[in-house]
Amino acid sequence: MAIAESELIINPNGTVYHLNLLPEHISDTIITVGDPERVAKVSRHFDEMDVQVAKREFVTHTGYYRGKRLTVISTGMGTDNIDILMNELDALVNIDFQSREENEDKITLNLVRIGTSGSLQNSVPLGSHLASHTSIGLDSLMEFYPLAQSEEETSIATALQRELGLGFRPYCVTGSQKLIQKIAHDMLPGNTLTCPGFYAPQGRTLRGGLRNPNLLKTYNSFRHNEYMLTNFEMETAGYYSMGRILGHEVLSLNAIVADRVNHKFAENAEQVIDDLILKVLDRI
Ligand SMILES: O=P(O)(O)O[C@H]1O[C@H](CO)[C@@H](O)[C@H]1O
Ligand SMILES: O=c1cc[nH]c(=O)[nH]1
Repeated sequence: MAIAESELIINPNGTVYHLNLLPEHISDTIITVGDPERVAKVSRHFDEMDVQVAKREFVTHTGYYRGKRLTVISTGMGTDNIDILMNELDALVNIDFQSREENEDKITLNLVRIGTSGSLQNSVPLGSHLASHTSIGLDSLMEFYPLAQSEEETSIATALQRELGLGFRPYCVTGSQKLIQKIAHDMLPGNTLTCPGFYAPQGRTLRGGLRNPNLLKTYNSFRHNEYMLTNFEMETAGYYSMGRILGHEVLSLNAIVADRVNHKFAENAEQVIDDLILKVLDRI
């Protein structure tokens, strides 16, 4: 059945609503970053560039790196933007924009996020590169999607709900094993908490206060069998859950720039990110 024009919104020039892209504008191998200015920090290594598009926080560059066609795209901050990004990227490859019907043969995208993140454990030092093997979302995005979770994932999420005294159950999802093996085999393995904010949800207070003054301590000490939280940021669980729902491979990589146990921020944050960008480009 054709998808209505109010659901899949196509701009007058044929591009998808927010990303402002045509299907031929993207590769099926995509690097994503939060900061729009980080896009050029990836694409400056390309040998050739054939697409440069910007709308709102979504800046897209597509080109060639050592003969491989790659797309790099920024998302801004938060899982609400990941809802838009993943749906519109999926539409570009799996929906026919003329008939507005799903394509019979589906394309699986390979997505690698290069983000910044704060450490929750002494075992995750400033400057490290951490691969999210799983992610737990404290945001409400998955209250609205039929996300399938394993018994183990549900049991971890239920334990964290109890520990934090939340009125809803967080969601827990794993990343792509295939991409972990290809790109992150030598990076620190971690379990990344995705928070619906940078300040109070990450236990930071400037003048707004905290409803739970023990939040950071609870994140640090949470255990469920062998499972512990290693770091936090604001998007990974959105990626992993939308990837599972839509059938795409997703890996989130974290440049650790803040140490919340010892209250430090990396002096060389840009270098840590640049090193991670080069590692990903070489392996993707
Ligand atoms: O560096 P990026 O990719 O933006 O990621 C992290 O940094 C932002 C907060 O400073 C949030 O988006 C968080 O997830
Ligand atoms: O502490 C941090 C650092 C980067 N990004 C976050 O979301 N939190």
